[in-house]
Parts: sequence; C-alpha cells; structure tokens
Amino acid sequence: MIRKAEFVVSNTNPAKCPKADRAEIAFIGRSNVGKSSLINMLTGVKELAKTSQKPGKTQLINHFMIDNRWYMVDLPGYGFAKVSKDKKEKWEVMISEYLTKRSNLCGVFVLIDSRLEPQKIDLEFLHWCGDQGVPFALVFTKADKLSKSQTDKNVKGFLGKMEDIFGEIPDHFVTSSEKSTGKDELTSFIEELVAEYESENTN
Ligand SMILES: Nc1nc2c(ncn2[C@@H]2O[C@H](COP(=O)(O)OP(=O)(O)OP(=O)(O)O)[C@@H](O)[C@H]2O)c(=O)[nH]1
Ligand SMILES: [Mg+2]
Repeated sequence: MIRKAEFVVSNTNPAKCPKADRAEIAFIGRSNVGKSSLINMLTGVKELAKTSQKPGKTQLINHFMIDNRWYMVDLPGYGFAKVSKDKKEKWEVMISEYLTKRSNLCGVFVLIDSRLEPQKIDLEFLHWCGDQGVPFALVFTKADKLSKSQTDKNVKGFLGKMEDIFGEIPDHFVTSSEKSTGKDELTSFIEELVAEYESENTN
C-alpha cells in the first residue's frame, strides 16, 4: 500500500534526475493513454500528476517520492501526431537515455489502451524495449470504457502479438483509473520489484 506521495522534480535531461540511490518505477506509453491518471490512482493523490483530455500534457521526466522510499516516474507519451520533427527527436533522445541509462530503474510499465487493436507504434516501442533489455511489463488502461468481454478480447489479442514477438507473454495488468480496477494487483507487483531491488542493493 502506498501511504505518501510527493512531487520531487521535473527534468528534460536524464542526467539531472535525482540521485539514483533508491528503487525507481516508470510509466510510459502513447500520449493520452492514461499514464498520469494511473499514477494518481495508484497513489490516491488526485492531482499529483497533471492530466488532460488533450494528448501531450506531460512533457518532462517527473519524479515522485513514494513513502520516502522509492521513486515513481511519469514520462511524456509518444505518438502524438501534432508534434514537430525536432520535438519528436528530442523526446526520443531523452527517453532512450533515461530508459537505458537510469541505473536504479527496476520496472518500466508500458501502458496500452485496452480499447484498441494492437497499434504499430506500441509494438515498435516494445520491440525496442526488448532489444535494449529494458525490463517492462504491460498495463492495459481505460478498462471501464468497454464491456469486460470486449476488453478481454483486446487484451488477449495484444498478448498474442507479444507471444509472436518475444516467444513469451510479459507480466500484464488490466486497469481503470476511473474505477481503480487493478490497483491492488499492480501495487503488489511494484512493491515486489522495489523489495527485490532493495535486497540486491543494500550492503
Ligand atoms: N474513462 C477513463 N478515462 C481515463 C482513464 N485513464 C485516463 N483517462 C482519461 O484519458 C485522458 C488522458 O489521461 P492522462 O492521464 O493525462 O494521459 P497521459 O498518458 O498522461 O497523457 P500525456 O501526458 O499527454 O502523454 C484524460 O482525459 C483522462 O481522464 C481511465 O482509466 N478511464
Ligand atoms: Mg501525462
């Protein structure tokens, strides 16, 4: 259970992020998929991470301190059409630096809109994570928007693609930030990652 969550700092430069002296978990995915909303749902702090109906709200690497113990990170989304080429390239450098070099990163959650068929951009991004050895799990979002059977069908379809690409099905969670669906399962999983990191990184 998360008891306390506080904003720490926003950055464009991964090298300027807080000292990597504790476990860190990050959320990424397409613009508007619900990353910031998920952070607010998991922490129980309504406006901790800024959300918007318009894609492209989160622009920076945002660190939040959880229970004075570990960091939760909100990242800007990919795939927002109205972004200049220059900005897109800057995003790619910033995010790839962050995801591949952040030494205390013990879990990256790639958010997938549970309403949609598998999207090329998500599959490409996951391919890249696999190639780079980024430790990811999947979070399907907005499960309140469709019927359970439709959501299940989409999730199953996406996991089938994962099996085709990776030969195995990654850890995954079905969530709704509106209804707090999946909160306990995802929180427990994150807490396990944090505990594992701590047991490997204490002297
Ligand atoms: N119905 C429903 N709406 C959601 C859910 N999660 C997010 N939303 C809505 O989706 C929109 C985008 O949510 P954000 O959390 O800002 O998305 P984001 O991924 O952080 O977007 P960027 O910061 O632009 O990359 C907002 O209007 C949210 O209210 C959910 O679980 N259910
Ligand atoms: Mg956001």
